[in-house]
Amino acid sequence: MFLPNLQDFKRIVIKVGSSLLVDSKRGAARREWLHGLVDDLAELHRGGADILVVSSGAIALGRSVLGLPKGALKLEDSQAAASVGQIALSRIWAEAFAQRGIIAGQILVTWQDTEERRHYLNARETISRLLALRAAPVINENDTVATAEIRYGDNDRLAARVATMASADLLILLSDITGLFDAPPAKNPDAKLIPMVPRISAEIEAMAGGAASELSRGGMQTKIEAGKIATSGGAHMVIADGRQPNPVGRIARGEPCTWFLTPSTPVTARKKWIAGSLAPQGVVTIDDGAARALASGASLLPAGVTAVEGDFSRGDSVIVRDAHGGEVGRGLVGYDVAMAHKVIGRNSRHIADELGVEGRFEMIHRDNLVLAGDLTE
Ligand SMILES: Nc1ncnc2c1ncn2[C@@H]1O[C@H](COP(=O)(O)OP(=O)(O)O)[C@@H](O)[C@H]1O
Ligand SMILES: N[C@@H](CCC(=O)OP(=O)(O)O)C(=O)O
Repeated sequence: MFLPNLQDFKRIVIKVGSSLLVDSKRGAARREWLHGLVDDLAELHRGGADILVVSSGAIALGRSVLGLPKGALKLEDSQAAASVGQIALSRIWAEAFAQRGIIAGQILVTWQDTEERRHYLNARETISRLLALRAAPVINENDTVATAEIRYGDNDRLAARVATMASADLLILLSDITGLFDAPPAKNPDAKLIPMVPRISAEIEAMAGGAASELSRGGMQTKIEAGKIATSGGAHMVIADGRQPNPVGRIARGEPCTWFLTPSTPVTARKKWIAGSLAPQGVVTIDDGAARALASGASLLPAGVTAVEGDFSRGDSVIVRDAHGGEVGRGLVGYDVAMAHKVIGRNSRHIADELGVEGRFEMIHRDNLVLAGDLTE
């Protein structure tokens, strides 16, 4: 049986579905259960792993507080419910983590924050800073401002995007079901659990149905979509039954669940994405000192840049060339072209004085840079 050691993962995203967090009869959060889960997460955190939670439940909690009717909600009602429910949700998580000595930080994201590159860089940097400070980000979709056309709606795909954005190596989807069955189990009592999916094929996709619980959004279909995003981004994914106490401990002990395997690692997947999937929008030329610094693993600072060309925005992909025109690598640029022209050749102190702010001044952060030859090593 495939049983990876959870202690081997360095950065883990745990998605908690609405149907788990909220007791549909009472319309209230299952606090005791959540504390058991946070015990598991605190243990992984003590072992050195970074922990990120993607928590659903704002709408389900808020709708009962506001006394909204059962069934599908109008957009403005779900926005109002999310607004009320999110306050309670973040408080429950923050308290549970604090009792175990971990600081939680709330991040509410919209679809644009994960899909548009300029926003993506901001969200990624905030997550990375929180993790460096050993805090646990608790993330949800910002449903109060998300509109019907451009939103995730379900949190499975959001959690997968968070996992790739944060370069996580494991995504755990806790749900109200043991894992993926070969047919929707609500209608097929003989359906069998699939313990491992080495690759998401059309046959696997055809097994997934929608949600059976009225609190949930995606069902198994969005979990399979999440699996595609996570595994192509270098993270393994596991769908497991969260209904029992200490659900992550149960995965570690090898209780039945479904593993989706990635052929890659987060670093390789990200490098491929930067180097291969994005069309470069400009060229950044650097001096010899900067070329040496990049080769030894540093970020590219504006001081080592001699020229910029093209019409790029912050977050776009650019080609980095040395003084002789050779391609050094590619990366996601930290400035719009107009600002890049102003800061090139300057050291960070000058930039801070000129802009009047302390902050992130890299032209290209090393996490967003792929050197020529990196992918063939
Ligand atoms: N092939 C399948 N295997 C397992 N569950 C399935 C399948 N097809 C549909 N489902 C449904 O998906 C549900 C889990 O998704 P969902 O209700 O969205 O939960 P969550 O709120 O945890 O995201 C299960 O309870 C089940 O009814
Ligand atoms: N962002 C929404 C979550 C939507 C939702 O229920 O998603 P899911 O748990 O994937 O079925 C909320 O907090 O209510």
